[in-house]
Amino acid sequence: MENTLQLVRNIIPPLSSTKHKGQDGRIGIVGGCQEYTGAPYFAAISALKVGADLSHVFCASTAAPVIKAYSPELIVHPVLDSPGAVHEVEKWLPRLHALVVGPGLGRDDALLKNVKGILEASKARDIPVVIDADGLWLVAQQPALIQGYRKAVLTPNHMEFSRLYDAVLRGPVDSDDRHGSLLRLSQALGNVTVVQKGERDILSDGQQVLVCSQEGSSRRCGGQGDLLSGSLGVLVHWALLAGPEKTNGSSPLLVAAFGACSLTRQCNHQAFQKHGRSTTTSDMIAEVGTAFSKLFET
Ligand SMILES: NC(=O)C1=CN([C@@H]2O[C@H](COP(=O)(O)OP(=O)(O)OC[C@H]3O[C@@H](n4cnc5c(N)ncnc54)[C@H](O)[C@@H]3O)[C@@H](O)[C@H]2O)[C@@H](O)CC1
Ligand SMILES: Nc1ncnc2c1ncn2[C@@H]1O[C@H](COP(=O)(O)OP(=O)(O)OP(=O)(O)O)[C@@H](O)[C@H]1O
Ligand SMILES: [Mg+2]
Repeated sequence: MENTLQLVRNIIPPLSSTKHKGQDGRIGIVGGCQEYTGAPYFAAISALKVGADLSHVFCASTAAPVIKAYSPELIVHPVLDSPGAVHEVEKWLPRLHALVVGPGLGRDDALLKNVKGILEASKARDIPVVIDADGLWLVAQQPALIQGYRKAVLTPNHMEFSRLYDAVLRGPVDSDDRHGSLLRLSQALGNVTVVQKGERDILSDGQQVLVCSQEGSSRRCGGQGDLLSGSLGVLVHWALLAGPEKTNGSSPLLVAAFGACSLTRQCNHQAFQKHGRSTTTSDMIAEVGTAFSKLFET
């Protein structure tokens, strides 16, 4: 654990007075619909709290005013349900370092069709993508969308992992062999990085398997996965910028994922110390700064 945490420390860019706004990360979140406005907010604000300079949310039009009202820090584009959605997002892609696709996206067919186009446009530009929540629902329907794309990281929870595994490997997960199941899924997807969240998070790029058992808590409020995927958007950008020489031969994406898992669990731990059973994801987000310092700036 400690060795991998050191690799995470190696990819974190130094704060410097000579940098301009945007250099430490411009992250896009694709998600947010009529039902779910919290999830894209959690992901986008977490990206900022970890250290990105700008956080954009591309969401359905009904979700936009709600998300804007949560926070003046976010740039919110009400485009996902418009006929020109792909073009509208594509215009921004040259200015984005990473996309997080799925938090609060929902499963509406028209929206998912647009997101498919956005994913294809992102791949064409070689932009790293973190795929979470309903983005994983889309990938389970059409695994070819990310097949072999080495700049993708998937962050399934228990259910999302089973669904994906079943879709790709055409059989149920062997629950007695989590490592083997994870390796098989990553390999079948062409070595796409997969983070299986749970009591312990297990992560693989189809070659190496890492386990993150950073102490969290027994509190499982909704939104913790959104904190993870938003943080990971920034860390993926930083890791790719740093390159494999800073990660000692390990995959930069795997190191980034380990960082995001450790951070999320540490936030959960700290928030639980203060709030116990009443802990919510907002309480965890308030801990990002101190959790980050404790883990990565020691
Ligand atoms: N405030 C918000 O707006 C939130 C919105 N959310 C959104 O809600 C949508 C659906 O997400 P879900 O995560 O519910 O996805 P699913 O609809 O696939 O459901 C996952 C299910 O798996 C179950 N599960 C999780 N871990 C498990 C485990 N270890 N063992 C057994 N069952 C387990 C959960 O209880 C849940 O019922 C997504 O768009 C997501 O982003 C969530 O992110 C939560 C917060
Ligand atoms: N049993 C557990 N013990 C400790 N930590 C856990 C446990 N289950 C999940 N976590 C942690 O909680 C975080 C989110 O994982 P979870 O499985 O809740 O995601 P999710 O279902 O996608 O969340 P969300 O509600 O945001 O969609 C991860 O960092 C994971 O390590
Ligand atoms: Mg989730």
